Amino acid sequence: MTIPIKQFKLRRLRMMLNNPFTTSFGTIQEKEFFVTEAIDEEGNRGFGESVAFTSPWYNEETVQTTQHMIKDFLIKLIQENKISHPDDLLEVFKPIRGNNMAKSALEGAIWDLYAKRLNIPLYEALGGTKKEIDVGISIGIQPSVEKLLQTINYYVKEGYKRIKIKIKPGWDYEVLREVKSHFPTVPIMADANSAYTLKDIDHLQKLDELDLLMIEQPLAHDDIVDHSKLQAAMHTPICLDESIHSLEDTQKAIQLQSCKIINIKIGRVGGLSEAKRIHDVCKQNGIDVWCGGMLEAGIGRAHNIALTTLPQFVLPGDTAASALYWKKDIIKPEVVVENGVISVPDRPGIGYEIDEQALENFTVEEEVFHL
Ligand SMILES: O=C(O)CCC(=O)C1=CC=C[C@@H](O)[C@@H]1C(=O)O
Ligand SMILES: [Mg+2]
Repeated sequence: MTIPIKQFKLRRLRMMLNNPFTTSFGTIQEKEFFVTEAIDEEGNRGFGESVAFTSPWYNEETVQTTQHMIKDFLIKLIQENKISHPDDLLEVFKPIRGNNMAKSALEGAIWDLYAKRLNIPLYEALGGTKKEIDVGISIGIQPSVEKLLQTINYYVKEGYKRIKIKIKPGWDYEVLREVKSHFPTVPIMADANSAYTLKDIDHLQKLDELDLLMIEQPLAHDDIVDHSKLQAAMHTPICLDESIHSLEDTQKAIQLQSCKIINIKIGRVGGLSEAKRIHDVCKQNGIDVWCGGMLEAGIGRAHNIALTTLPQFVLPGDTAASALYWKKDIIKPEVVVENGVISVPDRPGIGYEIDEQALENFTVEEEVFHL
C-alpha cells in the first residue's frame, strides 16, 4: 500500500552546543540543521533530521545545499513516485547523484511515518532486536593534555563505554600515550578526520604500541586504496568513516581490506535503508560496525538509537546523552545514558515525543510542501 504522504514541513533550526566541539578542521559551537516532517492523510507525523554542517569540512554538503536539494529536487521525486516502503526511496532518489545527507533527512521522516502507521517502534521496523545499546563519547580536541585527562575522567566516571579522542599531527602519539597511562583499562580510540597521508606511515605505526580500539579515518576522506596499504602495515584496526558512502564503497573496502571496522552514519550513507544494507554486508564479512554521531539533536539521535539495535553494532556508538550537547533538546523525554547504556524506547516510530515548544523556539525558518 502506498504511504499517503500529504505534506512535508521543512524547519531550519539553530541551536547552541553546551560545549564547543573542536576537530582538526575547526570549532563548532552553533549548530544549524533541518527538521523534516512527513504528514499523511490521517495526520500521522514522521520526523527526520539533517546532519550537514554550515561549511563543507566533513563532506561536501552544507545546510544550504541540503535545503536546495530537498526543495528543488528531492520533494519533486517523491511527488512523482508512489512510495509503499521507505526502501523504495533508494530507487526514487537514484537520479540525483550524491547529496546523501539531504536524501537521508527526508528518508528518515518517511521511515518514522512508516513505523508510526504500523504502530511499531522504528527499531522493530528496521529489524533491530536490542533493548539496550552501549554508548561511548567523542571528545573534541582540548586546549591541553591536562584538560583532556580531566574530561576523560569525567566521562569514564559517568560510565561511558569507550572514549574517542580527536587527533591531528602534533596532537597524537604523546597525547594518546599519556591518556593510556592514566586509563589503561578504558577502551580508547582516535579519530583523525583525514589529517594524515601515507607519508606518515612510520609515525602512525607507532600507535600500535598503545593498544587502541581503532583509529578512525587516518587518511584522505575519499580514499580506500591507501587505507588498505596502511591497514596491512598496522595491527590497530582501521575504521572508515568519511570514505564510506554506500553499500558499494563498503564492498570495495572489504575486498581491498582497507579497514576492520566501519562507522555507519545514517546521513553520510543516504539514509536508514542504505545503512541497513551496509550493516548486513558487514555482518556477512565479519566487519564490526558502530553508529557515529554528527552532534545531532534529539530526532537524529533517536534515529541513531533505532539503527544501533541491529546485531552487528557490536561496538559502542557516539550517541551520548542529550544533556551533554544541549541545554534543552527537541524531544521528550531527552536521551539519557545510565552506566553507558541507553534503554531503547518501545513507543511507535522514533520512540520519543517532539517537544513542540522547543521545536518552535529553535526554528528560524519554515516551509510547507503539499504533495
Ligand atoms: O558526539 C558526536 O555526535 C560525535 C562527534 C564526532 O566525533 C564527529 C562529529 C562531526 C564530524 C566529525 O568531526 C566527527 C566524526 O568524524 O566522527
Ligand atoms: Mg569520524
